[in-house]
Amino acid sequence: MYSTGKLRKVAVLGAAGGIGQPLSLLLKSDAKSRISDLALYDIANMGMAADLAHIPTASRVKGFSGEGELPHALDKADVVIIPAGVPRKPGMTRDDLFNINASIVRNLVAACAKYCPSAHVLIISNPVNSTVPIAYETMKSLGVAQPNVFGVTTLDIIRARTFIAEMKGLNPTDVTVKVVGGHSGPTIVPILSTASVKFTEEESKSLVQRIQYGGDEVVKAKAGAGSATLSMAFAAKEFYDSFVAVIDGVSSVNPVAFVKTDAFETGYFASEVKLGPNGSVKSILPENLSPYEKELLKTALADLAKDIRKGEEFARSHAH
Ligand SMILES: NC(=O)c1ccc[n+]([C@@H]2O[C@H](COP(=O)([O-])OP(=O)(O)OC[C@H]3O[C@@H](n4cnc5c(N)ncnc54)[C@H](O)[C@@H]3O)[C@@H](O)[C@H]2O)c1
Ligand SMILES: O=C(O)C[C@H](O)C(=O)O
Repeated sequence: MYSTGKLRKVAVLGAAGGIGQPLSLLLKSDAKSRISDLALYDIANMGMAADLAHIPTASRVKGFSGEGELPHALDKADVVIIPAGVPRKPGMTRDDLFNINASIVRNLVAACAKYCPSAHVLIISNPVNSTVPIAYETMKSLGVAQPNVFGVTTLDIIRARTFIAEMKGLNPTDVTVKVVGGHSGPTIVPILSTASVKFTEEESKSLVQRIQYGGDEVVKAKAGAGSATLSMAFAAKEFYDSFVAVIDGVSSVNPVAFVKTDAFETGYFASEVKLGPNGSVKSILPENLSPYEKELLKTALADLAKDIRKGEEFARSHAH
């Protein structure tokens, strides 16, 4: 992490949860993270804020509990990170979380539209393929001309790096690879041709399967106690760092996020994003795909379209 650039207020909504706690720890403990204020919000008890506040880094930590305190948590926030919502249990799909998490995300982003309309809003809550359209459309309906909404899909990339390294006996920190599309099963499209190593057809198929269903490995292992939290917190911090580094002009490495884009007929897509002036976001599409990757992409787009429409329709029918 670099040590120049703007000081920011960061709000974490759902901070007392499985992801929220380690993510808050990572944000607080990084002395170079350029965070002036860390506002930690949850509907649950926020005693963890007092705990984190004893860590000797410069950022001020404050806990906010219950809806009445949400406006204070969001006031003057530059970045809002949202891991609020229920996680999966074995046998569930991410879409099974829609009924509960859609309303949670809609209400939280509606508050963002009111109290910090120009903040960058990073959505972790599942199903990301639907919660991001819900967030974007809700903010738009509340008069935010250009909602800065980014779905965090970094976990798929860090898994791909880890699984490739495991297969090929490499150090995962040396592995880079693109993963595009969305964030559930077949909508996750690993572009293995962008990795620094080559794979047989059989290796590619097994890696793609493992990356697409990596979340299920953790849900199964936790046996009803939730889904990925620690690797997700790591992924969110990695995304946050790369994202603010670009905004501050100290990095030209485009972060990958699931965003509103005209580049695909689905209207939303996860790929590298180029962040332009005045909050504009341009998706950079993967090029030179292999026939297998083209096939994966085609399947992904069909599934994505359904998840996205579902989110958009929810936002429209529940407009504030
Ligand atoms: N994008 C990804 O790659 C990714 C990865 C892992 C998990 N997730 C998703 O992240 C979400 C959270 O997972 P978790 O393991 O942290 O769950 P968790 O149940 O441990 O924590 C969720 C927290 O959200 C809080 N919460 C619920 N409703 C709220 C509201 N209206 N306002 C504020 N806070 C509220 C809860 O009190 C709880 O503290 C789930 O939807 C999960 O599927 C996404
Ligand atoms: O699998 C889940 O439900 C959580 C998350 O989306 C993941 O990929 O680990």
